[in-house]
Amino acid sequence: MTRIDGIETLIVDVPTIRPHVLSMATMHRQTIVVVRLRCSDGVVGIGEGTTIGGLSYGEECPEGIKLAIDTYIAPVLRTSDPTRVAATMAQVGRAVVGNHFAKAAVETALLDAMGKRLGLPVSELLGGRHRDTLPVAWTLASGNTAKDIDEAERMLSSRRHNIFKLKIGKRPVVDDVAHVAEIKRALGDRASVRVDVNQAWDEATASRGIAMLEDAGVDLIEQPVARSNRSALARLAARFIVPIMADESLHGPEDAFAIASQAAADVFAVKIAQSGGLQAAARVGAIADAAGIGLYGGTMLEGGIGTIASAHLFTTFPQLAWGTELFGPLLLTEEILTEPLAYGDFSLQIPNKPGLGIDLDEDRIAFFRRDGR
Ligand SMILES: O=C(O)C[C@H]1C=CC(=O)O1
Ligand SMILES: [Mn+2]
Repeated sequence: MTRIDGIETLIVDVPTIRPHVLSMATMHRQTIVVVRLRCSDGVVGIGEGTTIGGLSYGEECPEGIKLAIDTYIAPVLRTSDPTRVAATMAQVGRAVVGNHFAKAAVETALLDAMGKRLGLPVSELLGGRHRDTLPVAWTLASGNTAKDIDEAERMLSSRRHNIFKLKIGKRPVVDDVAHVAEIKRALGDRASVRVDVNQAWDEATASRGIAMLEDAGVDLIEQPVARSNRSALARLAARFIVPIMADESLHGPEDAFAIASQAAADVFAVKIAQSGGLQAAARVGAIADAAGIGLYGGTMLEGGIGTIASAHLFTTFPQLAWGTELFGPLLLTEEILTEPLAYGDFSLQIPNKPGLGIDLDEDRIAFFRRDGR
């Protein structure tokens, strides 16, 4: 039987190109947990566990992801057969409750290894791709309207992005709406403008805010109210024409089914980590399809590993009406891959090589790893 001989996790801190202002946190760096699995057949798989703003976005943080893998998942992996990815993840699931980000990082490494072993891209292990490129949105979140417009103009003229997501919810609703409306006015029909409230509003504020954002020409409203308030999401989705997208409300197939049953969203932001892994995220996509809910490829602002893993999955979605936001590596000052991901023409190119199709720059990793080894 093939075994996993080496399980390594390391925390890497990389600065962001500018402050990234969200309703719950302002990021100055991103912290990536890199997972490396060495198998007895000589194959090495890599994965990534990354979240936003320590513990301010969700229940998992980088230090906790590392601890969950080192202390609780690694012993399970040491008894498992890495050539049986689904069975191995089921074994992990029986031993560890929750901890979706840690599980997604490990499953990514298993799939990378399996793809390399079989000579197939991860997208093919997940059912096969429908496309080789994905549209990629950019998030304007400098905290300043003029700077955001400048940034959007640069993205448009370099043909890197023409879909923009604006982070709001931190300031009074009228100020946020004025900020969004000014950006939409400046960009006009040249770009799609969307907002992410990151749960910051109560239902009454959301009703007021969304009505004004609809008038301003916003195309999509992401997670306007608290994650647990599915009934409010459902009422907002019924009330407004502008589509409502679920993000933080969506932590895997069970949430997807509940939201679809309640008609609580028009669009799902699918995230591999929040879903509990690539296979779980694929099931979220399938539920959306069955329910006639649109799909959007979400991000936790992962580095190159998590970003390309997400991309492999998103290429397998038959419909991806709202594109993706897989720009994570572009928000970082440093490249941790030997070859950067290929962005251009408003999209991301997905490698056709075995596994994830990427390699880590070991010198950069050694330089940025937190323990300085
Ligand atoms: O969607 C989120 O809530 C998280 C994230 C995705 C893009 C971005 O700027 O932040
Ligand atoms: Mn979001």
